[in-house]
Amino acid sequence: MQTRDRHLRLPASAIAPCERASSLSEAPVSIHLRGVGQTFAGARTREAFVALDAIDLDVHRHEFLGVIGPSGCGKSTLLRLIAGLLQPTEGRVEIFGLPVSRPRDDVGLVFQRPTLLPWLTVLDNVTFPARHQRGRVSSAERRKGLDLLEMVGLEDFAHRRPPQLSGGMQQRVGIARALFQDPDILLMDEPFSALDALTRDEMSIELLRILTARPKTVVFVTHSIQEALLLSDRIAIMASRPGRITEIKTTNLPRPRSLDTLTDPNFSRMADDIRRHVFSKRKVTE
Ligand SMILES: Nc1ncnc2c1ncn2[C@@H]1O[C@H](COP(=O)(O)OP(=O)(O)OP(=O)(O)O)[C@@H](O)[C@H]1O
Repeated sequence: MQTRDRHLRLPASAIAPCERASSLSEAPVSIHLRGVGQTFAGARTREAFVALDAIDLDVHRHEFLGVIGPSGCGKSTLLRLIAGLLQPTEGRVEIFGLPVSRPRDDVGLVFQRPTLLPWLTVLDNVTFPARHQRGRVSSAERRKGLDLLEMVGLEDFAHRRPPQLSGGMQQRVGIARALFQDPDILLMDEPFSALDALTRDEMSIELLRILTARPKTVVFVTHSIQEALLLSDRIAIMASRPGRITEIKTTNLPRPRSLDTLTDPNFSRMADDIRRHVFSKRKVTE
């Protein structure tokens, strides 16, 4: 409990019950994929490999969509397509109604490892997007960077360098950096998977708090059913060969969520249901 509270930076009043779940399907669509396919040319055999096939997906404004599925089913590829790091070989990917042809400033990315610059301070890493774009960081931007560090519980570490921080702390810096430009959309690719189990739970709760203060549309790739259920409004379940979405489940767990949510009887029911679904698809395809 103590460990968790250490990072509580939002007043209790900010953690109001979240009403978005009921109205999500009526919210405007932020991310829109239709008939999306991704085929890679094989490196050695030159044989084409269909990594993703016929993906249809709408993610609504301020929705938290978890993406889960076996290794190699195309979860990261899906995220890279939405991020504009990759162009689909079939179909279309749109953000706010516009085709995605390159990475956008209003889309933040968080990866498994935060790729911080080890020679810069924590604060300089968080404000790096400003320096990268304009070659300088204004005092207002430094203030904003410090506010974000406070939000993720790292205000006392602003002038340290990344190698002096634990893995969980570095990931917090990565999240603060992704939030620096206040993106509308946050794409997260197994952001907590390199962390130990306790830190991982702690980070999930922290992410929920951050999103309560600064709502975002989130696509969150994970291998953890527990993590997906704790965080998501809906969970897209994927299968491989070819990579595809086989089902999208709505998580009807009340918000605000906390570690107590893990003991909700509905939680274990839904976890079993998702596990069964993932497992049945694996048996068919392997
Ligand atoms: N640039 C590429 N060239 C060729 N094949 C690729 C490329 N990128 C991904 N792949 C292949 O596409 C498939 C899907 O990869 P992807 O990384 O998206 O899966 P994933 O579901 O994220 O896997 P994991 O859970 O293990 O991270 C894999 O078989 C991978 O080898």
